[in-house]
Amino acid sequence: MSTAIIGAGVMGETLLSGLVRAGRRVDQLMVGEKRAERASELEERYGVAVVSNREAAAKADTVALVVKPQDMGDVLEEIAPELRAGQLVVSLAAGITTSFIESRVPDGVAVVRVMPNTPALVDEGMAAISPGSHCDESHLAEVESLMASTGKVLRIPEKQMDAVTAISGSGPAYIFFVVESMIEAGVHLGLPRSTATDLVVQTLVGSAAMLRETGTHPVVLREQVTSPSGTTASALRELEVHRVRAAFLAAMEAARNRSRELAEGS
Ligand SMILES: NC(=O)C1=CN([C@@H]2O[C@H](COP(=O)(O)OP(=O)(O)OC[C@H]3O[C@@H](n4cnc5c(N)ncnc54)[C@H](OP(=O)(O)O)[C@@H]3O)[C@@H](O)[C@H]2O)C=CC1
Ligand SMILES: O=C(O)[C@@H]1CCC=N1
Repeated sequence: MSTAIIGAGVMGETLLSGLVRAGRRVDQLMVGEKRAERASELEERYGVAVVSNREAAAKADTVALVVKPQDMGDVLEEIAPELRAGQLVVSLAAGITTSFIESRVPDGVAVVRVMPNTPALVDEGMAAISPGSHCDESHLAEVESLMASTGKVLRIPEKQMDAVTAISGSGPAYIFFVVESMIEAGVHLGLPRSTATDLVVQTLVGSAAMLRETGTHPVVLREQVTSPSGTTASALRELEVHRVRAAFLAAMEAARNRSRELAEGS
């Protein structure tokens, strides 16, 4: 089964590199990328063929669309004449619905919507997938295997996609923001930057491993760290005073709302 990736920016390259690491044959992969300089970079780095979007759409069994949501209409208009029944189109774009795509491709083309995230670069991705209206089990299984090469995959109803985008799609950025803030705090408290960075990164990795390996509720894990009248309780009180919990809720609502707006083309 051949796969084309149209739009090889951050997420397109993340998908491409994952497929290569997972052992997909490079001669079964192709990339559609409009910038010549970027195309030669990818050819050199992965040995993958970079072709026109139309050629990619005509030749591949599965066509993954990894352009910005705002470019999706133009790309679909460009490739639709090359698509035919039996092919699978997979969109990784925020906001863009399967019905938006289905209304722009020939009948019989199956569409699956995916929301991945960047930890796929280190095979720790989280991807949610939703079927369009002409999908069968084989299409979902194909996308599951595509995304499982770089992490976990969850099947979800499409109506949850905007919320998923806000939580796991954008999620790594919030975590990096917390890490960055903790490192700055460490420097403020007098630690060398490299020491603060080592401390924060390993604390993050260790905490994530505890969550995954013990399956214990995060509230319980937090309580275990919080000694009576101790340092953690003092810190947590400040986080509540500064309404960090409410800020997270507001941030993720904003991301969910932005995903909905992108569906309307803005
Ligand atoms: N980054 C992330 O963490 C995530 C991104 N996504 C989704 O992935 C998609 C891509 O995002 P991201 O990788 O961050 O964005 P980038 O801007 O890094 O990548 C988009 C790529 O598409 C290329 N492109 C634009 N128009 C065309 C075209 N007509 N034909 C071929 N290639 C084209 C761009 O080239 P050029 O730069 O020359 O314009 C660029 O290389 C978005 O829809 C986003 O919602 C989903 C989940 C997570
Ligand atoms: O910021 C964005 O719009 C994309 C979608 C999810 C993560 N990055």
